[in-house]
Amino acid sequence: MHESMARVVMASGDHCLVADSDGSLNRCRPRRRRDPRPVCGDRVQWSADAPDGWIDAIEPRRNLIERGDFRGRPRGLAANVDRMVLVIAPEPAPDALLVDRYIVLGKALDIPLLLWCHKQDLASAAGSMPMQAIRQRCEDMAIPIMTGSTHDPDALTRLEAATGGETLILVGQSGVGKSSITQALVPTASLRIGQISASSGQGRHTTSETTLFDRPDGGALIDSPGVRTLRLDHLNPSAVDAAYPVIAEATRHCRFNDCRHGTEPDCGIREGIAAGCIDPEALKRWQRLREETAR
Ligand SMILES: Nc1nc2c(ncn2[C@@H]2O[C@H](COP(=O)(O)OP(=O)(O)OP(=O)(O)O)[C@@H](O)[C@H]2O)c(=O)[nH]1
Ligand SMILES: [Zn+2]
Repeated sequence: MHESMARVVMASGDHCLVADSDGSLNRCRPRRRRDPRPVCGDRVQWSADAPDGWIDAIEPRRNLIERGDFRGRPRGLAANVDRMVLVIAPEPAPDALLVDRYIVLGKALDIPLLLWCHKQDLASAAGSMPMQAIRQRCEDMAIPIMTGSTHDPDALTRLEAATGGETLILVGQSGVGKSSITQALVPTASLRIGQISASSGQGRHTTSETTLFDRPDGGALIDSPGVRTLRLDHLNPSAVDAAYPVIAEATRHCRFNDCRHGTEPDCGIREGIAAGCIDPEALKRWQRLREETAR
């Protein structure tokens, strides 16, 4: 039996598509029912068979991005990612909590983030309060920020240069422009989507799955569908704290270890709010994510 190495370009339910070194696609399934499910970006050993090939082994992952579904159960999204590109745009208006969820996820997995502010042609809206607040949030976290649009080739070239050779994952709300960015950075993306749909036998449905494309510069780009829920129940509260350093530090100044930051005396959080160094909206998001991860 011939066994070879390949990269998973799409995983869906019971099957996945792997790309050989020459780019050809093969539909495969895990060999045994209880085998771990491959995810987009995995490197695997597989053997050809009909109608589907078999995944024999998944190479050790450098990282695994999981997101919690609506019940909080973690679902593998992508593996072996070098950078998470968080895409926001004036439209649809950014969701600060969702942005924070991605920041927590990136920090927890130690995957560098980049904030890409898209649709700059809608310029007047680009300076809107929600956009500004998120830019500030990322600046405070030392997350690099870049701006651009699908109609600005120079900006896209800058993104390409800043991330050369890396495996990127584009994440963000539905409609912010992730697929448009993919088309711009990977000129063969449409062709590839056609091949993927044909090979998976799922027709158009496939385009709604997380998909990996090879970039012309040797890196790769993973386009993930926009999500409404990105629960973080599978992470620890300390992962949340890492994304809110000022708030986490302030809690160390509370007199009581179990301070609820309400009416307790000597509360570091209330002092931080009074001093203007804690944003009450950010505090609400921190509390919400702490609760989610504390269960
Ligand atoms: N004004 C403007 N519109 C853009 C730009 N880039 C993309 N769009 C439009 O935004 C809409 C959504 O773009 P997509 O690329 O499909 O967004 P997406 O993030 O992939 O959305 P999902 O696949 O649902 O997650 C489309 O109508 C695009 O034409 C841009 O730079 N400027
Ligand atoms: Zn307190």
